[in-house]
Order: sequence, then structure tokens, then C-alpha cells
Amino acid sequence: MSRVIDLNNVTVIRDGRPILNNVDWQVESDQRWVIVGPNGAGKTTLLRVAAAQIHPSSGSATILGQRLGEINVFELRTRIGFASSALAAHIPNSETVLNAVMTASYAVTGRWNEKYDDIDERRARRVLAEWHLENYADRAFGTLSDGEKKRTQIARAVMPDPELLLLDEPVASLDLAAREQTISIIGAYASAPAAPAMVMVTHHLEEIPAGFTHALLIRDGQVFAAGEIHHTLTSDKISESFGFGLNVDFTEGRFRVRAR
Ligand SMILES: Nc1ncnc2c1ncn2[C@@H]1O[C@H](COP(=O)(O)OP(=O)(O)OP(=O)(O)O)[C@@H](O)[C@H]1O
Repeated sequence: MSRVIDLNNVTVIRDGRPILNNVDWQVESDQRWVIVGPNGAGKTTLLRVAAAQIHPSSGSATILGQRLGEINVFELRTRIGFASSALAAHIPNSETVLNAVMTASYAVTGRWNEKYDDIDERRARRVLAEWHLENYADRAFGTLSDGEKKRTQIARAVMPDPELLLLDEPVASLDLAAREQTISIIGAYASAPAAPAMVMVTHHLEEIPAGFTHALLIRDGQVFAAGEIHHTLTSDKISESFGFGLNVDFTEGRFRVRAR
């Protein structure tokens, strides 16, 4: 086990105000975290610090043993898988699904002149099968449904075999069947002993897949609660962090939330 994310007193200032404020957070390699909090709480900002995409304005952020500000972030980013809708916007609509996933080995979107080895293609096809996309390898990315696009983004993120996998709302806006299918594939991936450390941002506790072990509740840029998932996603803590009375229960491996 090793420390994958180590944030100490991290503050991120934008437009003169802290959008993350004195955040302390540690993630170990055998943990899978969900980040939950109201709109605008700072979830995506926190994930972008973990992805080495933005630096703290103050405090220290060490990701996979590399302290941001002291290292080459381009090298570090090759060890991190990051799937978000914002990144998906960079995948050309005409790119085939196979190429969209395969180019991840070189951390680029859009296949130009790189030379790919058979081994990359074999791995990309294995990853496509793992994310139930094997029949879409030759389809243009732009022709996929939202659910297929989301799974392609995640397949792209796991292609380089990352040591840290970050998922920003991986099932947002999917229909019921696509949502349940994607939750179940992420759950199988997260539950495998060889899975990397993972962090997933979600708005809905119902969307937390199997295999997730820890939760961080964030409110107004500050950590409201963090720790083992069942000790953190309690009715009292969720109600207080969202400022609304909510009952949380956990049945058949899934969380469920109702108004009190
Ligand atoms: N570059 C920026 N400049 C100014 N404000 C920003 C910037 N990026 C984010 N913010 C603000 O910081 C706050 C936190 O944003 P962030 O996207 O991290 O929240 P979030 O918890 O992911 O929100 P949501 O649930 O709505 O996606 C928001 O109020 C947002 O408007």
C-alpha cells in the first residue's frame, strides 16, 4: 500500500475567493473514494488538483509521490487516468472508438502520425471488451450514444493502466439502462484486486458502484467529512452537508436517499 494523493492545507483561489479552502485529504493505493457535495462545492476543482491539472494557490499537493510545483506534470499525468465530459469534448467526432482509446497511450486526442504497436491495439481491444464496447471499435465517436461515449471516455482513461483513476460524474445524464450498465461495469472494475486507486465524483449516492471504500463530503470548498464510506455517508452527515433533511440507507449493495 502506498499514498497516492496527499493534500495538506490546499487552497485554490479564483477571482479572489477560495474555491477550495484548506483541504487535507489522503488516499491510499488500495482505496476507492467517492466525492459528494452540493453544486459548486468544489468537487471538480478537487479532482483537477488530483489529476495534476491545476496547482494549489497555497498548501501542498503530492500525487503519486510527486509534489505539484516541483515536478514535470506531463510525465506525472501519464500515470493518471482521468475521464470527464470536458476532456471528451476534445475527442474528434470522426475518430474511431478504437483510435480514441488507443491514442490514450500517448496522452493525445486525435490520431495523427504516431506509430502504434500491435501490442497497443491488442490492449485497446481488451479494454474495449472490458467496457462492453467491442462491437463499436470501428464506429466514429460522434455517432455513439451518451452511454457509449461515457464508457469510451473511461476505457480511454484506463488504457494506459493508470496508478490513479479519476472519474468525474461518469453516469450523469445517462438513461436508466445505460446508467445501470455503466455502474455495474465500474463496480466490477473497482472490485478487482488489481484495480488502481480510484476517485469518482457523483451527485447521487444511488450511483455509487460496488467496490468503493471511502467518501469525502465537501461543502463550500471545505472538507465536511471524510473516511470509510459507511461512516461518512450517514443520514446526519449528508443532511448537514446539503442543508436539507435526508435519510440514507444501504440495501442490496446500493445507497438510497429520501427526503426526511
Ligand atoms: N476558473 C474559475 N474561475 C472562477 N471560478 C471558478 C473557476 N472554476 C470553478 N469556479 C467556481 O468554483 C466553485 C466550485 O466549482 P467546481 O466546478 O469545482 O464545483 P462542483 O462541486 O464540481 O460543482 P457541480 O456539482 O455544479 O459540478 C464554483 O462556484 C465555480 O463557479
